[in-house]
Amino acid sequence: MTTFGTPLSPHATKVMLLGSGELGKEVLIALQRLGVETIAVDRYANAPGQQVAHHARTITMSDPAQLKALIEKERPHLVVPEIEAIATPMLEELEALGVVRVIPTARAARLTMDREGIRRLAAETLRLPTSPYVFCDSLQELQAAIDSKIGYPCIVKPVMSSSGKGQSKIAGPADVKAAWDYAMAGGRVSHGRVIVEGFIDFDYEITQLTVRAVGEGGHIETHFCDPIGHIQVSGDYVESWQPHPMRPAALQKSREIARAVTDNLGGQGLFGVELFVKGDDVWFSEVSPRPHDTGLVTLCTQWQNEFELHARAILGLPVNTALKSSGASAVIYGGVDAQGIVFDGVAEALQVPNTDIRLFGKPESFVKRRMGVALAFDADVEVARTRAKLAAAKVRPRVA
Ligand SMILES: Nc1ncnc2c1ncn2[C@@H]1O[C@H](COP(=O)(O)OP(=O)(O)OP(=O)(O)O)[C@@H](O)[C@H]1O
Ligand SMILES: NCC(=O)N[C@@H]1O[C@H](COP(=O)([O-])[O-])[C@@H](O)[C@H]1O
Ligand SMILES: [Mg+2]
Repeated sequence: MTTFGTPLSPHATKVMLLGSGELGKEVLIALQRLGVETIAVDRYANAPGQQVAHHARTITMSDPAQLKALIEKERPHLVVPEIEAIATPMLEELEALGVVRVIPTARAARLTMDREGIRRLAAETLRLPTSPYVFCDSLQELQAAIDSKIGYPCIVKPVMSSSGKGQSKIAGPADVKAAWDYAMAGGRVSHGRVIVEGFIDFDYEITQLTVRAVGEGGHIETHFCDPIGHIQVSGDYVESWQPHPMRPAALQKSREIARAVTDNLGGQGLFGVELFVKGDDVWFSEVSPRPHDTGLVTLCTQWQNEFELHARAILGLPVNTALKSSGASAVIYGGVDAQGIVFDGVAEALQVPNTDIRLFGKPESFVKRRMGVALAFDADVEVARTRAKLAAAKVRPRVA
């Protein structure tokens, strides 16, 4: 796209986000700054991104008929998936008919919505190193896979889930049934299928943000951000920092893997490639064809944060992945199950030097729902980590 219209006029450049949580909200803000007309779609009303977009629509995005009707009515130039649970075969159909362009491509959205699609592509087609894995449709199949191939410890996840929902670690035979039951209860769409993965005893894990953007001469170029280190608890990110120091060989392997996966998925946009590292060995874990939660740290570490990079890349604009400062992020969980909660301690949090916060504005809090994030920058990444955690701890959500 080289010509941009005026929002809310007949010549507007229109972008629709499918999913409008905290990550989409920042993409929408970045798009608005470029004068794009935005449509924020989610499964519930008043989602974070819906609060800042020009238009808000609430539908069941996994229902192909509802999705088709909305896209045909709104006719956006671009459709940008922001979560996995979308009727992606319908997106493929509409893309093939030329009705809409899907970011990065409808095929990429389909392959990554389901752990099976992306894992088979990475391990079997691209031959990238991954944990050993088996897909199972019953408790019996799960037990057989562990006994014959995977062993203990291992990790079970629903094939369709994210942020660790339904995921658990199995230490020994006594845990197998509980892990199966937890996966059945925790998947985003009840599917009855899980992946069991051998446990990788990594030294650390990173997200390699990778951008496919149009360069000079109109060719797609691949750009890498500095590696983001992170800590996950129960499969959900609680802390991230950038840059994460890496040995040159491990960094090079990480980028080769990231390039191989993103080249295959194609299209334009930013990807979050998740990798496990031990010494100089690197394993591919999974990839989001969109901004990544651990990349929230880039709100305070890059000249163009991951949301701006995504917005620019999808619109065909040049990108700059340079680091501005090292920094860190720490998650603020809801801590309570309630609607319309309030947050105490915001001013105290911001007394911590060089910090900032984002409160996402989700209408309903759950104990383990991510409701905000604290950010800190410092030349010393360890100082930034300590300050981000301190600021996050000072924000105290409670029932109104
Ligand atoms: N095979 C494995 N070995 C060791 N640790 C693992 C393995 N698989 C997952 N983990 C741990 O669990 C975390 C979450 O796993 P994964 O990324 O597959 O879940 P997810 O639900 O897709 O999370 P998200 O949506 O936040 O990316 C990983 O970042 C890692 O810390
Ligand atoms: N790991 C994926 C991820 O972080 N996705 C982000 O969480 C939102 C859903 O939050 P919710 O579950 O609180 O509604 C999604 O909309 C996206 O912004
Ligand atoms: Mg992950």
